[in-house]
Amino acid sequence: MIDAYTGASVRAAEQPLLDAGYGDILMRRAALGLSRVCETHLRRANRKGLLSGTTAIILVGSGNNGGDGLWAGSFLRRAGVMVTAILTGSKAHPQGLKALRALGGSVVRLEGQDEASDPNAEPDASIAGFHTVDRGQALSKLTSAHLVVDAVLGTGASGGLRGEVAALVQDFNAFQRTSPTGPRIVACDVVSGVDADTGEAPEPVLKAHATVTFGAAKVAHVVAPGEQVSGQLTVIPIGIEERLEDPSVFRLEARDILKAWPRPTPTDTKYTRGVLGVVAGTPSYPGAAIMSTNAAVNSGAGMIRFLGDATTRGMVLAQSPEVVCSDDQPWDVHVQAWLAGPGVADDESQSARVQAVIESPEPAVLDAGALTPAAQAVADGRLGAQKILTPHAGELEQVFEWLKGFGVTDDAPDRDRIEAAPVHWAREAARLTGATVLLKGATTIIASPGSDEDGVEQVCLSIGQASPWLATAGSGDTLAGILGTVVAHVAEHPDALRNLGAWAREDGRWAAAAALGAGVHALASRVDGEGPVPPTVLAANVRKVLRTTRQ
Ligand SMILES: NC(=O)C1=CN([C@@H]2O[C@H](COP(=O)(O)OP(=O)(O)OC[C@H]3O[C@@H](n4cnc5c(N)ncnc54)[C@H](O)[C@@H]3O)[C@@H](O)[C@H]2O)[C@@H](O)CC1
Ligand SMILES: [K+]
Repeated sequence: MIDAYTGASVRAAEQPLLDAGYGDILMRRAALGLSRVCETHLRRANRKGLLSGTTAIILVGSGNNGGDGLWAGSFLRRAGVMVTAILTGSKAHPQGLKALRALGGSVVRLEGQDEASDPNAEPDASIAGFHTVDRGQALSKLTSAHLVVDAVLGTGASGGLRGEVAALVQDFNAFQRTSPTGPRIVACDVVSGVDADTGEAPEPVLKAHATVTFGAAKVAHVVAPGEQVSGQLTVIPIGIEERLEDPSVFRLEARDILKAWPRPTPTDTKYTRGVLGVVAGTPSYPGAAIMSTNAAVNSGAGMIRFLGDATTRGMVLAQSPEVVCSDDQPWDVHVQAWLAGPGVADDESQSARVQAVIESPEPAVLDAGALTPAAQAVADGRLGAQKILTPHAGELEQVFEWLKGFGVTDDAPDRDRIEAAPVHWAREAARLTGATVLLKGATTIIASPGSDEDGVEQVCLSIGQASPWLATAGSGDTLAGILGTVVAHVAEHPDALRNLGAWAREDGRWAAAAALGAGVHALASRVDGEGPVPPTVLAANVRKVLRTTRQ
């Protein structure tokens, strides 16, 4: 599990050490870790694996992130690397600058540099004497280097890259598109311009092969879109780790997911494992019912009860004879949890069942056709953490529109805004609806509602590494079936996931269950390597993921 923090939490952990005068030591520890990762990349760039003869450019901003870069440059110099720092702000970290120069590193200033918003800012006296390079010259330094260290902005950034350095990055990215064999890019702490707390990545950014961060992962490293530009993450301990409190986002990794996935014990029966009720599909869209029930069967549900019309029931049974099918109403059957909504559209009887599930006290995964009625139900009160909404960004836009219509919020973001800051909007949607929200995307974000009134903290989780081949019709129905299975189990065994952490009890257990479901879905997408995973294959892969992995 990766615990990811906001910049403010990391700063709070650092503060006592800074107050005690250990700032320089922290920075040098950070820079040493950064230089070690850079060395690994540089050795790969040299056929003989040597560092001498390799070249590194450090893009340096005016704050401590630039200081880390300068110190790392000095360590690389000591190891024989030819290092040039390009200063992009109107000042530079004095000790870092001194250290790099003392070891023979070159330093130049980017012409037209603009400190923050002032393009005419005069360079600080300490750097005014350095030779300047224009953007074209800087670009040719970057493109001919073996390695570029991005140390322009870190956790102290406000907004994205601006001015001349933004234009330089834009030019570099254009060059990369035509010549993909450019230098390795290593980001210092965070990719410059990416918001460490939300993962927002305003263009342009220098997409990194690797990011080296200090003390702890930041939220931007585990949520889209920041994660997608960060490359491989290394966390360097700098001595603040014991002081960190309250991670903002938990990233569950394969090991955590497989260890926590609930497994039956010898005394379990099909009922104690959790009975899942499914309201999905209609005569016009029967596929969703087939795929979601098939996924639940392959995820190991104790028992599945499917409610629907005769045609769809016949198809469900043909695919999965294990499923108990009827045309009952939700209030007539006893289940531990519901899955409602896949493939439900323009059908009165199935829509009525969906509505009954939303109004029932039982836990429920509310997907696709259940999302709009769920959003409408918020007008009558909060849904409850045991209701799990599973929108993608487009569906969440619709949910927000309903919430705005009911006066629950003034701000209804569109799809683009949601995709730019999914962790923010998933949290917001959970807070406003009172439900657990699983937002699908490049990384899947799961947020519990929390409650300021009752002093319940909001839990936020992230799941990554799903194959892009999952972007195919029916993959959401498969996810829904997996989610329903684990939610039914947790409904019967409230403490089943407690080993994940104290946060996985009470309301947080629904977020934990949803994260496990999304995690198994992601693992199933890659179990046989990278390639097409149609839903039937995906469902069968779930069984492989759960069966072949040792505890
Ligand atoms: N505080 C500490 O003890 C440690 C901090 N560390 C480093 O310090 C970094 C944070 O340093 P800072 O707080 O100095 O902040 P940054 O170095 O991230 O940036 C702050 C500077 O950039 C300017 N700036 C902000 N937004 C800008 C924008 N959009 N365009 C242009 N200029 C902009 C500000 O005016 C300020 O001069 C971390 O990311 C990490 O790399 C590490 O050395 C570890 C120890
Ligand atoms: K950076």
